[in-house]
Amino acid sequence: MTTSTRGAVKTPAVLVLEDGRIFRGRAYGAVGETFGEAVFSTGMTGYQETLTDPSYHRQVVVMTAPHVGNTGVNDEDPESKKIWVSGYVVRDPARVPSNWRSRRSLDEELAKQGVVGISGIDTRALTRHLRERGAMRVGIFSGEAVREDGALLARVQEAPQMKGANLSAEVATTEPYVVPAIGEKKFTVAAVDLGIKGMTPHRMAERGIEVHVLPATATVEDVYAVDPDGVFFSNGPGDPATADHPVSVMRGVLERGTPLFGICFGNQILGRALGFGTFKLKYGHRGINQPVQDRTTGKVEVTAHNHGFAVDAPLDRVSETPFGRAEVSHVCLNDNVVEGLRLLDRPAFSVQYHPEAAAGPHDAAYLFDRFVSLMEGQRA
Ligand SMILES: NC(=O)CC[C@H](N)C(=O)O
Repeated sequence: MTTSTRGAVKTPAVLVLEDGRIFRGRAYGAVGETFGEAVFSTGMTGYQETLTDPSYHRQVVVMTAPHVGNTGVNDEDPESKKIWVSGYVVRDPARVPSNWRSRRSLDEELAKQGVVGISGIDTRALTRHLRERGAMRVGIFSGEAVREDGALLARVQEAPQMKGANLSAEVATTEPYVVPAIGEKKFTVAAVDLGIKGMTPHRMAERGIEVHVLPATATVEDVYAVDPDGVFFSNGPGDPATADHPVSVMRGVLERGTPLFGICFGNQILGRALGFGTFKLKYGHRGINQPVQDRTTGKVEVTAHNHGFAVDAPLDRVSETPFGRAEVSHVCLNDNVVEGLRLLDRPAFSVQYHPEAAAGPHDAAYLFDRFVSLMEGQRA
């Protein structure tokens, strides 16, 4: 991820996919070179939240929305302290950002944070390619880096794969911290940070929860040292098949029967803790308008997604697990991918998508209320 100065408008850039397909455009953000897994996001809005979601670590995000950066960059919307995407691909960047909250342009912000991007390429063609061939490794090269043209493909093919990547420790907090309850404090939650987004503890704080955010390396003892009413496992980057430590911590929580909630990576960890497998999706779900059905109520909600892996659990029956009966509670109506799990004999559930909705619709906010109900139920 080398960087130099801000990309001048006409600096040439090239995007090289691991299967040899090439797109030529202009530097956007920092000039230099970068590698990652090429994935596409269909969100029309919310680019700041996307860029700062730690789950995008080591991914090069292609925006299907043709105009990006129109509302500039503000100081309120980031979901973490920095931009995590390893590269950014847009069709047509805003020439003049305009919004009352905007402090600077997206181009400037990407450059300031050393994020190499490319603009002026046919993002529809690139998205169709990824949809047909699957997510794959990619490199973006601009400025001096373009010159070694012939050698670029080999370098992309040497970059690390997302499958098998263990990344939570690279993005999670190293020190515990507390997000105080807003208003009266009703509950304490231990939240294991595997790459948490800022909105998640905020959604809990709004419901009177004091959230103790713990590093990804937290042990069962660390979790119980905060005397939690509930335990939460966050979203995060990488392959859930590598997340052995959080899986064992979650098993410790399930054994004790403490109310448990997981989001995204947290759902995959619950899947594994119950004995289900996980697998890599062809191109994943990323965007803010994915239809999901809550099978307990039959209702369909429009939801925010960012996942490249999924849980392999049966949709048509209740499963017997070491922690009692479990079922698939939510399913994606586009492709029948498992989007949620629920235990029937213990107070534990999780979803594969993003009820904290940053960015995205608020249809799934009720899941935070379900977590609160589980904690209330445990007290009664
Ligand atoms: N947002 C997330 O938590 C993503 C989980 C996991 N890294 C995946 O891609 O499926």
